[in-house]
Amino acid sequence: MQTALLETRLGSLSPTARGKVRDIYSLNEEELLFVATDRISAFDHVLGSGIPDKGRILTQLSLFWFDFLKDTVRNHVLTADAAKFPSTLNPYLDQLEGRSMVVRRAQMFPVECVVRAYLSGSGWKDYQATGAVCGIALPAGLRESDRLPEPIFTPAAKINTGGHDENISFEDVITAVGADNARALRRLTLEIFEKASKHAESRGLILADTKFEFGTIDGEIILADEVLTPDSSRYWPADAYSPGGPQPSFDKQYVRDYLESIRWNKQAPAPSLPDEVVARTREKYLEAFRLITGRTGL
Ligand SMILES: CCOC(=O)Cn1cc(-c2ncnc(N)c2C#N)cn1
Repeated sequence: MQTALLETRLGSLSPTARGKVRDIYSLNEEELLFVATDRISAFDHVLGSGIPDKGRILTQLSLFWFDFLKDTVRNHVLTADAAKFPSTLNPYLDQLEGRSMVVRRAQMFPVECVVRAYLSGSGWKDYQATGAVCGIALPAGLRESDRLPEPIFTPAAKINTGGHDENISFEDVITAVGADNARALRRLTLEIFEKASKHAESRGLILADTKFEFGTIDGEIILADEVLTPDSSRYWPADAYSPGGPQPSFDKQYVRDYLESIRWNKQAPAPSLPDEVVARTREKYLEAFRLITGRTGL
């Protein structure tokens, strides 16, 4: 079993932002280094084992989608070619190759731009409690994982503590970023989702929901962060779709089943995973990459 890269060690460079599975380093005034590790989180906990190549696979998926969407929205990527990285990173290219990109520093909007075409996760919880999601009333009688009449923009406030983001209303987005930006973020989010979900559907995948992060560079709204990866999206195998309950996660179902099989107490330290679960999960990430991009190799 290959070894998973759980964190990068870049000498004197220390991360300016560390997410559950990704780290951001400040290179200079204009540029950031965006690194995807092989860490995997489940039930909001980073697990004791990594998935070899996960970071590389998800980085290549984001790059595929940035290119797929380039006629719809500009993005923050400067280069993902390690040969073009600043020479100060030369000693670390073995850790960075294929799993990192140099991006333009943007003024990020403090809004997680979530879009949902199916009722799942926090959307399902909010619907059960109020009959609405982010203030958007939905038809009565919907079941968990039901397809919605149309995709809805269901933003969330960024909670930096790494906990659950809090669903907010469109009015809250207007308060946070102004009416023009709020409308632009909603329009872009829905437009990008429409194109991406059609592509996913053509590849046998349901894109149930996803989260985008936008910023501005020189006053223009750009798409940033990771894009349409299994970490930022719910992908379901279309041929197994069965509304009325939770759907199998395309990539994390083996992990979830294992954690449930050992009755993991979520207050306890996150367990490591058996080699078999790691290997099968790695295969699922590779399968998602092959299906979405149509490419066989990374
Ligand atoms: C460690 C994980 O970081 C995040 O999840 C979200 N995040 C994005 C930025 C950012 N900040 C300026 N410019 C950018 N281009 C980006 C991007 N992407 C900061 N945190």
